[in-house]
Parts: sequence; structure tokens; C-alpha cells
Amino acid sequence: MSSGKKAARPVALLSRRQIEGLIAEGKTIIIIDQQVLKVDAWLSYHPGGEKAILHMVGRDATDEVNALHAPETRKSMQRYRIGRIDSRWKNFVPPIQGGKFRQYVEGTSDSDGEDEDVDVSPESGSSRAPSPVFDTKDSNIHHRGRAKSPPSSSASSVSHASDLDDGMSYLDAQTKEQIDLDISKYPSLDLITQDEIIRKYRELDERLRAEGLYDCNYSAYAIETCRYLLLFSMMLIFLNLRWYGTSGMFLGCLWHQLVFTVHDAGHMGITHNFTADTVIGILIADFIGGLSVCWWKRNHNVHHIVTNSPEHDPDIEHMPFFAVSHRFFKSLKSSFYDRLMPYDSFAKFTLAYQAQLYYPLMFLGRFNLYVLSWEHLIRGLGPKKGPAWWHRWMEIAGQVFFWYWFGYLIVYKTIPTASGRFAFVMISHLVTMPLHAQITLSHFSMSTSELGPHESFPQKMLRTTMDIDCPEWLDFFHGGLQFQAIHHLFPRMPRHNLRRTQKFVQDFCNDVGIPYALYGFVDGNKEVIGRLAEVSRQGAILAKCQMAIAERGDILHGH
Ligand code: HEM
Repeated sequence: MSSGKKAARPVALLSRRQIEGLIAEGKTIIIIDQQVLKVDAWLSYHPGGEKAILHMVGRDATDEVNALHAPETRKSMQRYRIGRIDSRWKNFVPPIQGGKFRQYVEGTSDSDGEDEDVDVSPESGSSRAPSPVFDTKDSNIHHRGRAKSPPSSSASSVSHASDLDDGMSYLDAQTKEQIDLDISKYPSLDLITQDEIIRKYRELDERLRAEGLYDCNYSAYAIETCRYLLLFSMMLIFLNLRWYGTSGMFLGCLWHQLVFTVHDAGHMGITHNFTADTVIGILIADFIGGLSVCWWKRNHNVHHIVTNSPEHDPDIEHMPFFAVSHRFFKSLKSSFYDRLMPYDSFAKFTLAYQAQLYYPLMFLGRFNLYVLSWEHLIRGLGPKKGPAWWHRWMEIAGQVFFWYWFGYLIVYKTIPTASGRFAFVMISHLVTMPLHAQITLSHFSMSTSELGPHESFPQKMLRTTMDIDCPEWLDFFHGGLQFQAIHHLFPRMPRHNLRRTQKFVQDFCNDVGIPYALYGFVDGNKEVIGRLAEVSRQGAILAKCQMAIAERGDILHGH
């Protein structure tokens, strides 16, 4: 008897081995809420870019996906469902991060492999040599009783026994030390502990929603707008008075402030509507600031997923100028840029002085952003299909508009002298320096260690991100970046609610035993400079090791 309604299609139960086999065949498989999704067809349409999804292949992406998408988008993901699982999913290392996957042969069961009852502590999980479960870089250093073993191979950083001959064992020992430090400071990586953290994090998210902390406080933007108008008026007044440097300073301050609203829009933190917030972001970033918000989003989306991973997070990949981890001395391959980041003689020279170069280079940050923006737009690196296809064209229009009002109308037509033009351009750009320092402050001195695929999303975010303590009246200066750890836990939460959320996050951290990193602005800066100096020192020690080894080699070979 027909009920008139279409019967729901039964969903196949897939085994772990079957899922592994699909990934081995090159399929893009992610797990969300116990559902198995195959998203190959969606990859090139994805507004968040391909890389964001590729870092989730073979993983339970529930928390990352919930944090980064609107609720209706999450529902639409069911279109890609090919099956379900019926037990707790143990993450694989995604292929883009060097994970290895075995083909599935009909009749094999989950127990036909080493992935049953996986012990996930870095020490033991990594000792399963061919295991796709925990086959990642420095983790193998944690084999019990093998303190100085070289790291396991990954697609991006292969280290062989012969590395012991060129000083790499020194770097491996440093890596081990840092992983040990993280393991001693943070909750255990066993599944029960991590599940408890995930459960409490989801509860917290629900609570924050119930408290209305996801609702945008539009009156706060009215105050922001008054501030923007004031800075813009000051720029015009001083331009009229022919005080070009002062006028440029006010324009720089305006840009500095506007970027925070672009950040909110890039995370759908204003209207929560993808299109509306993207338009706000493009109008401010491109039309008023001459920068590509979509370039920034492409970077930033991946940064939020693989935070502080030297091989994968573009936000810490600044070779040859900065290295926040000694691991960059291995000439890692960036999965984001798809290229090597060579530790060559130029890098050796600049990295030796990186602590001294930090602030001077931050002053030039905005010029670098133009270059990156144009590269993004000219090469068409954003999605060409799907909901974001038109962003590139609106951004190009924004660039034309910006260079017309800034370059032609103000710099060329209004300012008559070369010295006036120079002062206006340089001061307006250099004044934005604090922004570049503020952006790097939250992550540069935090951990860059890889603890394997079983670390939960909230723990990883809190381990790699710090907050800045500041009085409430200074919030406008930090623009929400002072609550970066909270923002990483809840990226779509409107900026003006982050201060209220801080107390909840602190309670959560106390409850689950995760340290909440909170520094004053000055101390945070000291931490960053300290980290840069420490990595330079490691570079100097590495050079000495290599020199001593070379001399020993010469003696052995009778030279
Ligand atoms: C079936 C799978 C997926 C679908 C259908 C999908 C769809 C979308 C859509 C429609 C948006 C626009 C914003 C929104 O409507 O919420 C978006 C944004 C985004 N997605 Fe996905 N997504 C999927 C999987 C993933 C995965 C696994 C990740 C990685 C964790 C991811 C990361 C992102 C990011 C970071 C954005 C922000 C993009 C931006 O604002 O620039 N997505 N996604």
C-alpha cells in the first residue's frame, strides 16, 4: 500500500576499509555527523576552495564544517551522502598531508589491517609503520626508546637516515622536545579524552547560541561607521590644508580599522548571509582599500583548518623572511602554494636576523598585500564556478575604482608635489603596520607541533592560538584580533560578542584542562620576538653541526 510519500532510500553502512579503499582510489571522502560524503563533484564549486576540503579527507569534519558554514548549507551537504558509519570514526591523515591508503579488496574486513583499536598516543600510534592512521612527519619521533630517530616520511617532508649526516638529527631532537612539551601541557590524545572535549565544546556552542552570542549587534557597527567617517573626514580636512603626511596618516588609520570589518564579513559574521557579507567585504577591502578580500579568504580558510602547521598553513609560511619553527630548515614543501620553501643561502642570511627584521618588515606589509591580491585576481585563483564565481569580477571592478580615487584623484590630481605624494603614500601605508603585527601576534609564538589526526578541533585551535588581554576601551584598536583563540573556536561569531564569550571559553578550558593562552600586548610581542630569536639560534646551531660534520668528513676522507 502506497502512503503517497516517497520511501526514504536506505543508506548503505560502509566499513572503515571500504572508506579507505575509496580514498585510495582518489575519491574525496569526508565524514560529517556519521554520514559518509563523497564531494568530488563539488570541489571546484566550493566557495571555501578545494584545499579546505582536501585537508578534511578521511577525517570526521563535523566540528570544522559546523564552525565554518551556515546551518542551511550544512543541510545541503546531504546531497553528497554515499553511506553512513555506525561507530566512532578514527581519523586518517588526509592524502594532501601525506596519508597513505590501501586499496579495498572485496571480502576484507576492518580487522584485516592495523587500524583496529588504534592506540592514538603519538608514541604508539606512529609506530604502526604503514598505517594511514598516524603517518605524519614528526610524530614518528615519538617511538618509545627512539629519541633520535628521524621523522617518518610524509609527502612534504621526507627525511632519511642519511639526514643524520647533515645535522637533521639535531632538528629532529628539537621537534621531539616540542611535541613532548605539548603532550605534557595539553590533555591526552586518547579517544575518550578527546571525545569528552568535543562533547563539551559542542555543548558550549549550543549554550552560546542560546545566549544570543551568534546574533550580530548592529548598533556596534553604527559606532564603527562613525569612527570610519571621522577618520575619512580628517583625511579630507588635512588634504585640503595641504598637510599631506597628516592626511595620509588618517587614511592609514581608516584602512587599519576597516580591515576588522572585512575580517568579520569574510567569516559571514555580520549578516550571516554568504552573498551579503561577501559584498560588504569586497566593497570595503577592494573598493576602499585596494586589497582582494577573496585572496585573503582563500588563505584564511585553510589557516582556520590547519592552524600553525608549517607545511600547510599559509599564515605561517613566510620563507625566506620568517620561520617560526626550526622545521622550515628542512626546505618543506607547502601544500597551499604547491612549492618548496627552500632554506637556501638567502634564507639562512635573513632568518639569522629575523627578530630584528620583524617590525621593519611589518611596516611594508601593505605593499606585499597588493602584490598577493593582484596575483590572486590575475591568475584567477578563486573558484570559477559555483556560488562564488562572480567574486573575481566584482573585485577587479573594485581595484579599478580604488586606483582611480586613490591613485589618480588624490595622489596624482590633488597633491601637486612629488614630496607631498611620497609623504602621503608612504605614511598612509606605513601607519597600518600594527595590523600586520596584530595578525601574526596570535599564532607566531604558539605551537607548530603536529600531534596527529586524533587531536580534536577545539584542542588544536587553543594549542596554536593566543589571545591578547586588553582593557575594553581598547577593543576598537585590536578589532577582535585580541580574541583570536575564541574566534578560532567559533569563527562565525560576530566580533562584538567575543568579549562576552571569553568567560565561557575560560570556564570550558578550566573544565577540560586545556590551557587558555592569554598575554598582554607587550608580553605577546615579546613572545613573538623571543620565538623568532629562538629559531634563529636553532639555525646557528644547525649551521655549526653541519660545519663540524663536514670537517669530520674531510678528516675521514684524508683531506
Ligand atoms: C559537501 C561538502 C561541502 C559543501 C556543500 C560546502 C558548501 C559551502 C558553501 C555553500 C559555502 C558558502 C558559505 C555558506 O553558505 O555557509 C562554503 C563555505 C566554506 N566552506 Fe564549505 N562546503 C563543504 C565542505 C567543506 C569542508 C569539508 C570544509 C573544511 C572544513 C569547508 C570549508 C569552508 C570554508 C572555510 C568556507 C568559507 C568560505 C568563505 O567564506 O570564503 N567546506 N562551503
